[in-house]
Amino acid sequence: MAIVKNLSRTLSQLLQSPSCGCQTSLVPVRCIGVSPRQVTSDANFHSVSFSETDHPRVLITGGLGQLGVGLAKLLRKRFGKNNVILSDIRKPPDHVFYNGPFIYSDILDYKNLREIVVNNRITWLFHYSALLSAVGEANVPLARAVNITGLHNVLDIAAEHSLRLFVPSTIGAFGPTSPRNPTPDLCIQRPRTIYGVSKVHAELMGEYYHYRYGLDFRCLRYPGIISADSQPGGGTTDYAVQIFHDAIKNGKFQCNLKSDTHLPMMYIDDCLKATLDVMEVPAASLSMRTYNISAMSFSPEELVQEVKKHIPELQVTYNVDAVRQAIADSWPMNFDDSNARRDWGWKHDFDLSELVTTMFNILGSDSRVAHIN
Ligand SMILES: NC(=O)c1ccc[n+]([C@@H]2O[C@H](COP(=O)([O-])OP(=O)(O)OC[C@H]3O[C@@H](n4cnc5c(N)ncnc54)[C@H](O)[C@@H]3O)[C@@H](O)[C@H]2O)c1
Ligand SMILES: C[C@@H](O)[C@H](N)C(=O)O
Repeated sequence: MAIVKNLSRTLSQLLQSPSCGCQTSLVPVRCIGVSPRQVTSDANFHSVSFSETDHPRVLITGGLGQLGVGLAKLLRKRFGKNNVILSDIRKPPDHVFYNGPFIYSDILDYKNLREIVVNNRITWLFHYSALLSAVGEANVPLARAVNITGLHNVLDIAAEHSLRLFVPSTIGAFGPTSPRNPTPDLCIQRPRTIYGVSKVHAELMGEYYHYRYGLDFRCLRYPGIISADSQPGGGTTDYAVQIFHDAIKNGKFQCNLKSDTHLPMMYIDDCLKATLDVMEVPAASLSMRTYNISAMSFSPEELVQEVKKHIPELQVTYNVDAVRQAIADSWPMNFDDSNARRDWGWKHDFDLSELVTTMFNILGSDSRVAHIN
């Protein structure tokens, strides 16, 4: 009975206090003990307070997708190879497996994830596992499980073990009733995909855990990311990655969006730089916990023009996919990222022409010539 009274007194004090991180950090989650899977003694034993002079111990979930391998490379350069663990449910290719620690981790397996965090004394977690927009619509139950239930596991473990947690959100967290040109950080968010709904949920849950339990949650809304690291993973913006592979392979590209569909896009190096920057910035500089970041906006026809500067013989046809087109038509055309630029100095380096040149440099224009001839 006394415990219940204490708990309700703590709760009412908490709910009356202003909603800023500094107030709630005085009442960390392990003291109030109401996190669903909290085991007090365990949490005290394993809680790691990250000292700024130490390197963080990093875990990346869903690390074998388009973005995770590049992130691991960047973080290993900065924090040391063995301080960054990549994880996924898929088998890693040789070049990933032999390049640093890799571990199997299914984010739906709460106990396994917790064991990995505890045994490896993880202090920072980058949560990349997800089903993207187009594949999410093709399998809503799986997308709901991975993107929502998986996130709950990650949030609880991060709160229990005092991790700094990064969760990427997306332009897909906005919908047809959001302002589209430009889209500010704070506005109506009524997405019409399970992917978008799950990402709004992630933003809100992360911010709630921050204010409620003092979780150091940090989130960036990424535009469509263009990367040469791996094959596209089922997103609506993936045409802008596929075009490079197809142009190099056979000089032909079939686009699944209308030629004039404008979407915010970014080269992967800018995306990863922003991700590391926002994780390193002192908490006092963050006036918000979820920020838009932006670099450029282009349509398929604008990208094709730029690609043709490198492969003039490229043949392009349009075969619009109704699901992807409806998604794209409900997303921002331009992103307003002025808060990120003001608060922590975000600045992109790559524009469209640099992005295209860099993609061809990496994917190799020589193999293109060999193929076409
Ligand atoms: N790529 C983009 O353009 C883009 C844009 C905005 C936001 N994001 C976000 O960035 C993150 C990474 O994106 P990406 O493009 O690398 O995605 P991706 O689809 O290429 O990779 C996602 C990874 O998650 C893994 N995964 C699926 N189910 C899992 C489970 N149960 N447990 C563990 N891992 C699981 C998959 O095996 C895959 O390797 C995602 O959260 C995505 O929403 C990406
Ligand atoms: C935009 C982003 O979240 C992802 N590339 C998708 O299209 O689903």
